[in-house]
Order: sequence, then structure tokens, then C-alpha cells
Amino acid sequence: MNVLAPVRRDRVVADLPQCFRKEAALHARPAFHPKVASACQEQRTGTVGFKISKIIVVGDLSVGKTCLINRFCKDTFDKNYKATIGVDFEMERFEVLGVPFSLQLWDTAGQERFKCIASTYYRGAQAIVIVFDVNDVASLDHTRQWLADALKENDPSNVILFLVGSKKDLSTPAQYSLMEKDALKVAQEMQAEYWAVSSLTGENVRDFFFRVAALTFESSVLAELERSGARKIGDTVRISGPESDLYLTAPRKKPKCCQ
Ligand SMILES: Nc1nc2c(ncn2[C@@H]2O[C@H](COP(=O)(O)OP(=O)(O)OP(=O)(O)O)[C@@H](O)[C@H]2O)c(=O)[nH]1
Ligand SMILES: [Mg+2]
Repeated sequence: MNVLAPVRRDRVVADLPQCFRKEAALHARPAFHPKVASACQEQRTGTVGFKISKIIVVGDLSVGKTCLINRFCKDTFDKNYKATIGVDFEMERFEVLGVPFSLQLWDTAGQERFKCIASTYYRGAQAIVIVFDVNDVASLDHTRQWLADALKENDPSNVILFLVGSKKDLSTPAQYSLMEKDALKVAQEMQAEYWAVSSLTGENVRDFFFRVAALTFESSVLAELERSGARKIGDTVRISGPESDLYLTAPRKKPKCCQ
């Protein structure tokens, strides 16, 4: 029995939200994987509806991790910087294809002195969101190290990656497009999906978190189908998708930047 309140109407995901840039997307399919869609329709999603997916948000100090989470979860923006000490988290409940699905969004500290506390919370992530400031090229360079640290605590083949450029409102279109070329390269190297957002204006924030919810849900259902298929002797469920899956079909190799 589900004793929780109904999911908010603005957290209902009925269609697969699209990627931001096709060149750096986890996959570019226009709709949910057919196996996922039919499993949801036939209520064969097993334990997925009772699970909470852990999402960790990492990146340099002051790049805007807390503001990003607060814009989505509370629709607020604070222009004053207050460093996160250790970690903080927010819960967000969604309904994806009729199935309840919760995200636990872990906001971690970027300041060096709080990093060792924060890193003890990295384990068990289903998705890693690495944030950099689109106006600060050093913060993009540092994303490789943030990824390497987060992957020390997680299985690289089982985790979904997002590279998010923040504070888009502070750059001119010309500055932004120059920086985006570099960011796309880094995202491709990491096998991460790339997004650019502004927590001040709210640009792309909702679309980004809906995409995170949809892709983590899709991968949870595929994993569940694989597990339940494996339990039936002689009955194998193949979950490899069409060629448009850019990163999700092949097991992730250790990204070059973490070697
Ligand atoms: N203009 C603009 N400023 C932003 C945006 N996002 C964050 N900021 C500002 O950047 C500063 C840092 O934001 P935070 O969200 O606290 O940064 P953080 O990454 O959580 O920092 P740590 O907790 O120290 O790791 C604050 O002054 C915010 O107001 C944005 O999208 N646009
Ligand atoms: Mg913070």
C-alpha cells in the first residue's frame, strides 16, 4: 500500500524529455525504450516504484550546485553565496509512465576543506551530476577530477553521468558558444550528457531534472527486467537498444580522464 501523498501534477513524466545536445547525450531516442514502455503499461516494473534513486551533485565551490537544486525543488534563487558544509539533500517525487519514482538529490560541498566529509556520501549513486560555471574555464577543467573522485566510490558501468554548465545568464551568446565546444568535448570524453542552465532565470533547469528522472527511471526498469529475465531459466532478456543509444549500450570504459 502506498501511504504517501499523490505526486504533484507538475512532476508527472508522460513522455521522454529530450536531450539538450545530440552530440553529447546518453541516448538520442525520441521515446522511452519500448521494453520500458510496455513493462510500465503491463505493471511489470517490479520494485522500481518503491525505490529511491540517489543522485549526487559535485563540482567546484561556488559554481551553483545549491542554487540549481533550490531552483528546481523550491523555485527559489539566492544571490548571496553560502557555502555548503559537507552535504545536504532534497527529495523529489515523480511519476514516470504511471510509476512512482523518487530522486534523492545530494548537494555536496565544493570547498576543499569540506570535501572529505562530502565524499563519504558519494557511494551508491545512480547518477552523478558534475557542475561547472560556463564563465570559468578552470571549473570545466576540474570536472575530470570531480568525476574521478566520484567514480572511486561507484561502479562506473552502473552510473549515469551528466555534465552541467551553470550561470548561462552571465555569458553572451558568443562567449557561450565558444565555451560549449570545449564542454561538449569533455562530456563526450566522460560519456556524460551535457546541459547548460541558469538557476537565476530558471532556463533549462526543469527540463534537465526531468531528463535525469526519466533516464534514471529507464535504466532502473531495464535493470529490473534483466534481473527478472535472468531468474527465468533459459529465458534471456536482451536490453541492448538501437544504434541511437550513444553511451548506454556499451559498458562504460573507465573514462580517459580517470586513468
Ligand atoms: N548569475 C547567476 N548566479 C548564480 C547562478 N547560480 C548560482 N549563482 C550564484 O553563485 C554563487 C554560488 O552559488 P551556490 O549554489 O551556493 O554554489 P555551490 O556550488 O553550491 O557552492 P559550494 O556549496 O561552496 O560548493 C551564489 O552567489 C549564487 O547566487 C546562476 O545561474 N546565475
Ligand atoms: Mg552549495
